[in-house]
Amino acid sequence: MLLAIDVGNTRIKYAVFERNTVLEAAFFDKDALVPAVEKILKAHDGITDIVVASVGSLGRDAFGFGKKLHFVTHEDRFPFVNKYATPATLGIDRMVLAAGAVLRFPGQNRLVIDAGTAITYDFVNDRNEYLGGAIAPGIRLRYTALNNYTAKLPLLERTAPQDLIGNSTAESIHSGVVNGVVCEMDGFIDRYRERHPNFIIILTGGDADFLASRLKNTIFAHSNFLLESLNQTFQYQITNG
Ligand SMILES: Nc1ncnc2c1ncn2[C@@H]1O[C@H](COP(=O)(O)OP(=O)(O)O)[C@@H](O)[C@H]1O
Ligand SMILES: CC(C)(COP(=O)(O)O)[C@@H](O)C(=O)NCCC(=O)O
Ligand SMILES: [K+]
Repeated sequence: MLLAIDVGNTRIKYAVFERNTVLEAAFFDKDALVPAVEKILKAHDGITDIVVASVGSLGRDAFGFGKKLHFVTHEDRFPFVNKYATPATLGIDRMVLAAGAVLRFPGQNRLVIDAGTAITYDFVNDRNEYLGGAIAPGIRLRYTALNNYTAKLPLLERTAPQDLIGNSTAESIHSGVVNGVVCEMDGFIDRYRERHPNFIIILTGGDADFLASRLKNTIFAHSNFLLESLNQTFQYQITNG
């Protein structure tokens, strides 16, 4: 039994796996790491291994819980050829997402979009070459930036805009942030399709469920895709050493 932990820049997400079955999945804040993991280990005493993908500030030494620890690093084996020009700076989360896309959807072009703190786009072609993608501000980051860098704009929470044309300050912000992300995402997908006519799209991250129904393009929405990919990558590393 495996505890998979995804440390992002906003939240820590986890899932307990028995092979490919999710026994439990949730999220917690970074400062709640120790009590949260201890509670999970108490609830599932069959957990033998902990696998961690971390882009946040937490390093390997934050995960000493007396279980076998697999802290994913750039030195691990991945099921793709990394064509990134700066492989050592590529986010571990993006590498795990690309690995999951290869293992879960073999033999085709894949675009993974992770709508979290940042919105990341990762493209792996049908020859399992990781080409890279894009990094854009996430939804919450856009609301925060508008409030932080202007004199008068309020800090608002993620809300569905009532209309394309915002008829108030709040509605203008909601339309600018939410419709902006939706148009950007659909625009990116249309541009990728000009270059690669056939590819599948996997949308994940904390804002995936909110965004999925707003996109005109057909996508696979998997809110826990990074955790599932962590589990698949862990199994891949065990079998391929
Ligand atoms: N309870 C919540 N706490 C924080 N962010 C949330 C919450 N519910 C939804 N979100 C959205 O999820 C995003 C964070 O998603 P997540 O994938 O967890 O980020 P990361 O992996 O970068 O930590 C935020 O942009 C926010 O809009
Ligand atoms: C872009 C990211 C901050 C996304 O992290 P997240 O939104 O999941 O918190 C992370 O993938 C990262 O730190 N990347 C390093 C730079 C790169 O991927 O090229
Ligand atoms: K992300």
